Amino acid sequence: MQVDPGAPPILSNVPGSFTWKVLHERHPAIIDQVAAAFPYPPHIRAALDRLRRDAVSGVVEPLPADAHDAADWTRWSAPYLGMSWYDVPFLWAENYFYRRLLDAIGYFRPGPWRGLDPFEPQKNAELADPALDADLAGLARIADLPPDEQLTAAVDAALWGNRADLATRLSDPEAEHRKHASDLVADDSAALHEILAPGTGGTVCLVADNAGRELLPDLALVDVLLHGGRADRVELHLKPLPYFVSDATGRDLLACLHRLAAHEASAPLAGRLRAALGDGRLELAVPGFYCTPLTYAELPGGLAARFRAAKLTVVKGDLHYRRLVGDRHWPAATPFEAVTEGFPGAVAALRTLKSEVLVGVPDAAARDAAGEQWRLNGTHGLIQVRR
Ligand SMILES: O=P(O)(O)OC[C@H]1O[C@](O)(CO)[C@@H](O)[C@@H]1O
Repeated sequence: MQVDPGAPPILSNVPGSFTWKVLHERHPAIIDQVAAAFPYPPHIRAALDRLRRDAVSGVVEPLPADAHDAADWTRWSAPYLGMSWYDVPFLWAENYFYRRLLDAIGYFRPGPWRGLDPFEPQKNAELADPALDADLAGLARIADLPPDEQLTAAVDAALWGNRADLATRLSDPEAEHRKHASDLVADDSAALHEILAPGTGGTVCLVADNAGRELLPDLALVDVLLHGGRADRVELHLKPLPYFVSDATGRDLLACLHRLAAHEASAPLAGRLRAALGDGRLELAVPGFYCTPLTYAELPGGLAARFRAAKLTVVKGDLHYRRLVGDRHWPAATPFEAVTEGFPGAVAALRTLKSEVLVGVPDAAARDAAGEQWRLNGTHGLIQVRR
């Protein structure tokens, strides 16, 4: 099938649409949550008020000229300056919002608020939830399964861990409790198992998405990869900045290790992961690319080389999927292989569906007959692989 290079980018300018609501309702709610969580001084509160106004009805403006990344954002903003946030690509507008938020709270400026994760209270609350103990015990049991079942169980946990991130829960509190569909809308797990067969070694890049409930199963997956010789080395890619509310940073990784270690059942898993970090079989990376408005078609050379050197890159979550396939109105039957052709090396996507973009699902129209929520509410997932 020929890929239509002209598939239009997803925008947010249809009032009432999903993307419009993210900009118009979710972003202001995120600002309110951040403002309520910290005793910020007047100048930060004023900056947050201004951002709330801009997020609802503003136009794209340059970042402050003294921002450390002003030159990059000047380049990325050039096509959109002066345009409504709703008329620029949705992917771009969201990234711009989170960058502006960090600016508003003084994340990069010298002073007492520098480097403070605005989403830390929610992340901490999620990890402190005693209900998580049952999940940890379940993750710990994966290592006791027969070897051929371990990968299936770990991939399943890592996939569905993506279902209810903290940003989604803000506007959809039910997302956490809704049962997920037992079928996947695309399932290339046979190819995944082949690439990750025991004893095949090599490097796997695991591009993580959210902290807490998602990163914990991702760590169980790392353990399965290393323990069964499915990989000699895993690079775990995290965000360099707090972004998209629950995106996992290095600090979140440490918090997850701590949580695993504190529970009797999962303490051995924490021990194995710490050992792997200590001897270099597990390496952490925080490429700046993950906090830009760019797609994987615009990968910087260094990161592309890392992916090329790996036998497989596993990309987690909805946002990475949008960066990977391009956040466009593709016909859903467009082959995954076609839109990921330019990716350097083999790539697998583990994603629950929380936004409109979708490829590699020829029966999407039939599913749409029952309404389109399945594309948005995290109940459906996919495993797609391109070798
Ligand atoms: O955490 P994930 O799986 O990347 O999902 C985040 C998703 O939430 C949104 O920000 C809003 O729904 C999407 O645009 C984004 O793709």
